Amino acid sequence: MEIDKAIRESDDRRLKTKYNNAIHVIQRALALYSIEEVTFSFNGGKDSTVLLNLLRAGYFLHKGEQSCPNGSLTNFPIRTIYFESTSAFPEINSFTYDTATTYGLQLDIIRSDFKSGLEALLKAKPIRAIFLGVRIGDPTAVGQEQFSPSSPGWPPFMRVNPILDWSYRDVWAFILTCKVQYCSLYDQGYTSIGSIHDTVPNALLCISNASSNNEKFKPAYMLSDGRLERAGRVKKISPLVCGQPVENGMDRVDSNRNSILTASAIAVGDEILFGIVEDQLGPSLCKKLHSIGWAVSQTAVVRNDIDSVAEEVERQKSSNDMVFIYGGVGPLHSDVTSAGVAKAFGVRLAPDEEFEEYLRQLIGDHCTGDRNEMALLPEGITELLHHDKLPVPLIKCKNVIILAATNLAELDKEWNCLIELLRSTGLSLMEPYKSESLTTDLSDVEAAQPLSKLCIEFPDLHIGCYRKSRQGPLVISFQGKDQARIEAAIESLSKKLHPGAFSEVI
Ligand SMILES: Cc1cc2nc3c(=O)[nH]c(=O)nc-3n(C[C@H](O)[C@H](O)[C@H](O)COP(=O)(O)O)c2cc1C
Ligand SMILES: Nc1ncnc2c1ncn2[C@@H]1O[C@H](COP(=O)(O)OP(=O)(O)OP(=O)(O)O)[C@@H](O)[C@H]1O
Ligand SMILES: [Mg+2]
Repeated sequence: MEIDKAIRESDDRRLKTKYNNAIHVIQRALALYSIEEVTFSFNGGKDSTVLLNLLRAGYFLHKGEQSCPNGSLTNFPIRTIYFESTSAFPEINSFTYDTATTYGLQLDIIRSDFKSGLEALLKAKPIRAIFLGVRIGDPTAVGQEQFSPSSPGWPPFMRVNPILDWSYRDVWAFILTCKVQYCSLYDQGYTSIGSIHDTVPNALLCISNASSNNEKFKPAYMLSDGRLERAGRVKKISPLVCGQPVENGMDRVDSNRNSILTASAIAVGDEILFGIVEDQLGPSLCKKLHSIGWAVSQTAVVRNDIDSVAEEVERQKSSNDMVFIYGGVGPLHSDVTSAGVAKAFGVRLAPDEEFEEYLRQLIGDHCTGDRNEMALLPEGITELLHHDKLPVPLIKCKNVIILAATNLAELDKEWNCLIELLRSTGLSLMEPYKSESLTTDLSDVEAAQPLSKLCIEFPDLHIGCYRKSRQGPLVISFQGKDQARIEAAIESLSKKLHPGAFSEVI
């Protein structure tokens, strides 16, 4: 069988893994359901073209060579459905019809919407499972597995997604390796095809031609960065850097310029708890947050353990506008931060094609395509915050930001990028906190009463006291957003006690 042969002869290890996994899913489905009970949802797009050829190979391998003399498969026995729409590209329509002829597909054309079309189909035929070319990263893939029952409200059937974990690169590697025919639109710069109303060629493939007005495009397989597959789809643009608007956190900053926003920081690290290393990022993060006017409600250190991370994140995300978490980020056994964040939000970890592409550009092409080697991030809640100065984007899951920094220099860099990203969205940051400190040789007993009165007089300030040693001077610190109020508080305290009782800490 030509597809199976082409893959076996290829030396692309990753493609072989992806192929074998997809064939396994197809074979399990063909073992579970009879051929009359399955159908293939084909629309002429690249993903469904890949799936068609995988199904041809999978059916061939399932049946064994006896039923397909000469190793060829002329008639494809899996019923195929196509939802034809008046807004489909004519090239898509003709490719779909031509492909049906080439491969002997029994094509059922459905001209109603997906749901009612499927309802009618399931009434008329004994169909129990439908093969789809859905891939993770497709907006509709969230929450889906390779076998996913149809959603509530939809007629009951099993959605079978053999190429769920394939990336854009994998799709083209398969098409080119197996020399499969595909719709001509992909040679004209289209990289993902919806309807004529929402799809244009991908501008990233445009070959600029200054001498004429004729725009030309490179073929879809030339798009080296699979993250940009949908750049040719007309998008509903969110005004924020953060993609989907969230109800809390930095998105609210502007309207809350004078209100208090709180953040917390979680360090993940057994070595901090063992006392082997000292957490330096927490204190630095606190200073940085105060410098943009955020109050820090808590810092915590947790073990490298999914449940410990999840419990802490769950607690802090609901009581803070933003939570910063660092440590435990990467592919090692102890790197559980993403899994903990996913658990705190009740979602699973799923391969993130966009993040994988960043990692690939960073570490090269060495991954074999096994699921566990892919960049796994909390599904459906992750936004990647890109900045040119960062090799990989910052990860934001609702109001939790996962920092990859492992030292102060890296934290400075990530922080500066984060602030720039926020500024570029037109959001101003909060009024920063100002801080003044005094020292006094007064005893605690002498200082206690005037300080209590001062706190009542200046409820808008944070007035704190600490000692560096029992015998040494008492340090009194003032934090607030209004410098004049801090100065008024210092003056008021001086009046309450004899002049010269205090000296300012510079
Ligand atoms: C065969 C088939 C089965 C589908 N099953 C479901 C389903 O179970 N649940 C669901 O929400 N959408 C289902 N859909 C709809 C798709 O998830 C998705 O909404 C559609 O492909 C997006 O097309 P659009 O971009 O034109 O809206 C199904 C679509 C097809 C073709
Ligand atoms: N009109 C349709 N008729 C039949 N199946 C469809 C239709 N639209 C979508 N599907 C199914 O949903 C899958 C996902 O659609 P999607 O648009 O993401 O992929 P594609 O069309 O195959 O490729 P591309 O991403 O390049 O458009 C398809 O592979 C196909 O199985
Ligand atoms: Mg499509």
